[in-house]
Amino acid sequence: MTYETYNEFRSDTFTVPTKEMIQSVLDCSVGDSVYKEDKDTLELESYVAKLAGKEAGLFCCSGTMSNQIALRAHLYQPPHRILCDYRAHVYSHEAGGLATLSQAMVTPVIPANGLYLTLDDIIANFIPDDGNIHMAPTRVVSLENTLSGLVYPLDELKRISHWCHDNGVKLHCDGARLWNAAAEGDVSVGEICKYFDSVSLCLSKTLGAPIGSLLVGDRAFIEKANHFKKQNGGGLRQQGMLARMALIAVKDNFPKLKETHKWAKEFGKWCEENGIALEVPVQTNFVFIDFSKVKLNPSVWDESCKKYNVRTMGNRISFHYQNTPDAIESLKKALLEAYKDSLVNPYVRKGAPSLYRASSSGSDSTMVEKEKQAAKAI
Ligand SMILES: Cc1ncc(COP(=O)(O)O)c(C=O)c1O
Ligand SMILES: C[C@H](O)[C@H](N)C(=O)O
Repeated sequence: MTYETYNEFRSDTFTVPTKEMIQSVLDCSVGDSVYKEDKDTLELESYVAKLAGKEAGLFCCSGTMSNQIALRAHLYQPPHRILCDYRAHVYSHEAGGLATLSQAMVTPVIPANGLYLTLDDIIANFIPDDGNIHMAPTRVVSLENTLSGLVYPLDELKRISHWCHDNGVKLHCDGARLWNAAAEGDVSVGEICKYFDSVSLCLSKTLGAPIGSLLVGDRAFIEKANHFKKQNGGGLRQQGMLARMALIAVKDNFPKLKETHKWAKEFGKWCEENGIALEVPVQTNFVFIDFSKVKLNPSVWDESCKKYNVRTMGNRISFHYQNTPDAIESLKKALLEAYKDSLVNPYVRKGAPSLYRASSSGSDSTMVEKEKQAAKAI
């Protein structure tokens, strides 16, 4: 059964493996990866670690696993704390893993510039280990690149990295879409990763592998992270088939990312030309509609998406290499129709701002119902 992704704008997590990836499985290696005996896995880990300029890599079944075991491996005995952006996936969308696996306090920081954390933001929210027994000291800073599709400025990464390392603080990067940052910035993956002690690189999103993420760092760190990976059920056995497909995704699809950024930027420009306000500038594959200004009714947005046969989720429009120009034109029609309705019937959202909350066609329509019920309840 084929699953159409040409009209999929909910997330780049919906990208599907190509026929070539699936056929490559016929020749994949086999071996128990828990004992590091699968050649394709070892090749993938070494290839990506080399790209990142790190000593070692670890194939993980998901970005959540990769992030959470990385942050745990940087920490020792509580009380301890992780500082991150208030929108960070490790804090907002990983089911509270920082509290359970790491027993960590979190300082979620709103960037003063509204775009990305600067060193000044970090210093202003940093809790030193100065013996004050009221506090949980900050041990790790976790950044995300890209975050909301925004590319982290390298000069800021450099400042943050130097300060963290001068102050004994570890620096992790949730690089689920670091590939997009590298492609957009015309820099190597290694040029970005060199500022971090660890980086989680997703393979199953913008690159289109079916499953997995690659955690990179120095060898001792990766060994420790592997320990936490096994502890949490991530010790996959015959994973060569997954590694083989992921390696194809890295090699074949990384070069395609800049084209998806072009589509997203053109779509963002079209939005602004039609009066549809955006939350942040469009720099890579995401367009965030500003729902505080664009008062789309979730049901109307959902209906117009169904009418034009496109799938969206909340206020984020996600582009990926499997989209088509026709589908993007249909997306414009769906959005324009819903936007025109909102000018006459503005929808006032209540409650916490919803990051990626579904209000779209297809399997997400139940989420629309939940959103409507929640709005009534407030
Ligand atoms: C920025 C970011 N980090 C981490 C993840 C977690 O990846 P996964 O869904 O594979 O657990 C995601 C999810 O797509 C993400 O968007
Ligand atoms: C939020 C969700 O977990 C996924 N990371 C996405 O970007 O769609």
